[in-house]
Amino acid sequence: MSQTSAESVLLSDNPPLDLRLSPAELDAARDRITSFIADIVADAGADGAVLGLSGGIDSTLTAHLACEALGEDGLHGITMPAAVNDPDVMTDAERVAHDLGIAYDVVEIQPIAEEFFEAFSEAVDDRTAAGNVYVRTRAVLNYFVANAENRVVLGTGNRAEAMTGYFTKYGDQAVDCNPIGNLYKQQVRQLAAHVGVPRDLVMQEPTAGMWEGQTDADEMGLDYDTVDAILAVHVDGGLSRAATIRELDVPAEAVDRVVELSERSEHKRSMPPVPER
Ligand SMILES: Nc1ncnc2c1ncn2[C@@H]1O[C@H](COP(=O)(O)OP(=O)(O)OC[C@H]2O[C@@H]([n+]3cccc(C(=O)O)c3)[C@H](O)[C@@H]2O)[C@@H](O)[C@H]1O
Ligand SMILES: Nc1ncnc2c1ncn2[C@@H]1O[C@H](COP(=O)(O)OP(=O)(O)OP(=O)(O)O)[C@@H](O)[C@H]1O
Ligand SMILES: [Mg+2]
Repeated sequence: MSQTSAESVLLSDNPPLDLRLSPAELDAARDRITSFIADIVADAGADGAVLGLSGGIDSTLTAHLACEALGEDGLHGITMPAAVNDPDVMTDAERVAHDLGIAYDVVEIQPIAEEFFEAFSEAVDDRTAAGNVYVRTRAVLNYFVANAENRVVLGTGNRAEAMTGYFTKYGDQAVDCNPIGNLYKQQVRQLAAHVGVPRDLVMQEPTAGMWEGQTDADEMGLDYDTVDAILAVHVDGGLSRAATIRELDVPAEAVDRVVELSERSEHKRSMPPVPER
């Protein structure tokens, strides 16, 4: 796949801001992230890493880079389907493991989740609460394997998710490091194409897979190109609200929504607070 053709499909028709990296920057990011993963594993005295494989682009890119860093024997993938997951996406997850040549397991987590649902049956109708049970169950299983095989748990969080709090506290965020944590979503797609991830995986709709039909864009009320742009320019970049609206030509409500998501999720990015001594 040539890089130019991969890049040409990476953005929506008219993104508020083109955050794509240059070829040299992509190579540098790839080197930085693979060294980071190798260092984390070495510093922990671990024998490798484990990660959840969802078929989505964040875990697929992280798996590719981890494989580069650690070799195929260094990575153990776990695909953990629940009843709400699209079977085709779970097949994609297995395809990623197979193409990389890593060891992987498929663990059906619906029976595990059902035990939780039975314990608090009145909570099951809250789809976020129930979906978070799936997410946190995966974290328990990741650490089960990490403990038993002396591995670290690789997170797959990117900058857009981290800053908007679009993750489950002590769920998909319960990890030992986040190798792609400095990349906006647009750049995740771009780097994935750059390292050779098949285009159908690069371009698929992001979903947390917590309930049927869920998509990140529907739930956040914004597409990632818009979230990325507002984060880069306003929340991370420090440009004023008014200048951001002017520069990006986005509605004021979009800027306010991203700021709200970021502020409301501050507690997810810090250690649990304790009172002053
Ligand atoms: N101010 C505060 N200070 C300290 N703690 C506070 C707090 N506000 C809430 N909390 C705690 O946080 C809890 C709520 O946070 P949490 O449990 O995370 O739950 P919540 O943020 O409500 O839900 C998780 C969100 O992340 C999304 N997600 C999850 C997993 C993966 C992905 C993906 O992109 O694939 C997305 C999911 O779709 C949903 O929108 C509360 O129940 C409470 O325990
Ligand atoms: N069914 C699953 N099996 C194994 N791991 C999963 C599953 N669903 C989610 N995960 C883990 O949780 C992480 C967070 O999910 P998230 O949806 O943000 O990322 P993704 O699926 O890799 O990418 P995308 O944003 O494109 O959906 C995944 O990267 C993966 O590590
Ligand atoms: Mg996903």
